[in-house]
Amino acid sequence: MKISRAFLVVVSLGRTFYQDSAEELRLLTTSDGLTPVGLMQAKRDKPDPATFLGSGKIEELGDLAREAGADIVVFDIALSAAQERNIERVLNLPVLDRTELILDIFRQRAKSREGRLQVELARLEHLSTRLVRGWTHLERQRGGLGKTGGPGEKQIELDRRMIGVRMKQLRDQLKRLARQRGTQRRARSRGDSITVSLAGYTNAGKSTLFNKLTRAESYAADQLFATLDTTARKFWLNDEETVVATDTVGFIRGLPHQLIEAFKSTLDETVHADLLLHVVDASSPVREEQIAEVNSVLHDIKADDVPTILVYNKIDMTGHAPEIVRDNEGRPKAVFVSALTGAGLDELREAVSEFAHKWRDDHPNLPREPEDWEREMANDRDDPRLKRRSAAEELAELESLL
Ligand SMILES: Nc1nc2c(ncn2[C@@H]2O[C@H](COP(=O)(O)OP(=O)(O)OP(=O)(O)O)[C@@H](O)[C@H]2O)c(=O)[nH]1
Ligand SMILES: [Mg+2]
Repeated sequence: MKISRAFLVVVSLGRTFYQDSAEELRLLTTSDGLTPVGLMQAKRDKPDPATFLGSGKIEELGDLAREAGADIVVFDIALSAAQERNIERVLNLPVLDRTELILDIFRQRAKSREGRLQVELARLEHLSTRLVRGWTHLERQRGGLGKTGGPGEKQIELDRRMIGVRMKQLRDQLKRLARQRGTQRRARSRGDSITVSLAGYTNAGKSTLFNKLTRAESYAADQLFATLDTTARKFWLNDEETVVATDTVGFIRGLPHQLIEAFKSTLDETVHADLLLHVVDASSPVREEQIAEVNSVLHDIKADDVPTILVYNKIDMTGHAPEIVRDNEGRPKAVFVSALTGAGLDELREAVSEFAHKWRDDHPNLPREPEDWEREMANDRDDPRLKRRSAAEELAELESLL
C-alpha cells in the first residue's frame, strides 16, 4: 500500500505561543512527500501516558482521519514507543511522530556519504529505543513513504546487539570523515580569508542567500531541510577581498537530539567559523521564537560565542528598507536584506568586510596557503560511493550482521 495522504495532529501542551505549528507541520509533511488531507488541533495540560491524547480525542481523531481518507496520521510531537503503538491500535492507521517525520525527511535529503551515515546513525539510535516493534515500523516507513518500495510487511526481529554493532561501525566511519573535515578546515583557516557560516531556522533562505553571494548552485526550495550537506564557496566582498562561506543544514524547533548528535561533524562547520550569519525569515510571524530556537541549538553545539550578525531576510515581503544596524560600539549586529531581489546584499558585504578587517587586525601575519581544500570538497561531492542504497540492500547488510 502506498502511503501518501496524511492527517495532521497539532497538540499544544500547556503552551500556546507557537502559533504557526500547523503551518510548519504542513510544510514538514509535504517536505516528506506526503499530502496533508486534514488537521486536528488539541490542547492538553499533561500527556496521557498511554495514548498522549485522551481516549475521546483519539476516537474523534480516528473518525476525522477516516473521513478525510487518510492512510497515515502525523503527530507534531514526540511520542513514546508505547503511545505510538497504542494510538496505531485504536486508529488502525500507521502513526508518524515529529521525530520520525524529521528523520524521514533527512533520510530522503541526505546525498553525501557523510550525510547518509549521519542519518543512518540517527535512525538506528531512534530505532534502538523502539526495538519492541522490530522492523515492521521501519519497513512501513521505507516501503510506504520512501520512493524505493521496500519489502513491506516483512517481519525481522533485530536485537539490540546487532544495531549496536552497526552503530559502532557508523561512528567509526564518521570519526574518520570528521578528521578529514578538520584537515580541510585547518587548510582553509591558514588562508587569509575568514570563514563565514550561514546558520538559521529551516526555510529562512540560507541557500538562496548563499547562491546570491557566491553564485553557487546550492539547492534552495520551499521545503524544510532542503539542504543537508555542507557546501563551501568563496564569495567576493569587494574587488580585493574574499571570504569562504558555508551553507549548512537548517535548525528547527525540537530538532531530534539523535540528529544533533549524529550531525555533529556537519554542525562543527558552524562552531569553527570566524563569523556566523544567522539568517532569519523576517516575514515570519514567529521569527522571534525561531531566533530563540536557533540560539538554543547554537548553545547546545557550543557555538554561542562565535561572533554573529543577524541577517533579516525576505524584506521584499515586509517592506523594511535595506539597512545595517550597529551596536553601541559601531559594530554591525544586524542587516536587512532580500536574497530574492538582492536588496541589502551590498550592505551585507560591507558588514562582513568590516568584520573581516577587524578580524585581520586581531590576527596579523597569517600565511597564505593554496586552497586545495576546495578541490577536495568537490571530489567528495562527486564520490561514486555516494550512490543511494535501496531499503533491500540496507536490510541485507543488517541481516548479514546477524
Ligand atoms: N520572498 C522571499 N522569499 C525568499 C527569500 N529568500 C528565500 N526565499 C524563499 O524561501 C524558501 C526557502 O529558501 P532556502 O534558501 O531553501 O532556505 P534555507 O534556509 O536554505 O532552507 P533549508 O535548507 O531547508 O534549511 C524558498 O522558497 C525561497 O525561494 C527572500 O528574500 N524573499
Ligand atoms: Mg538550504
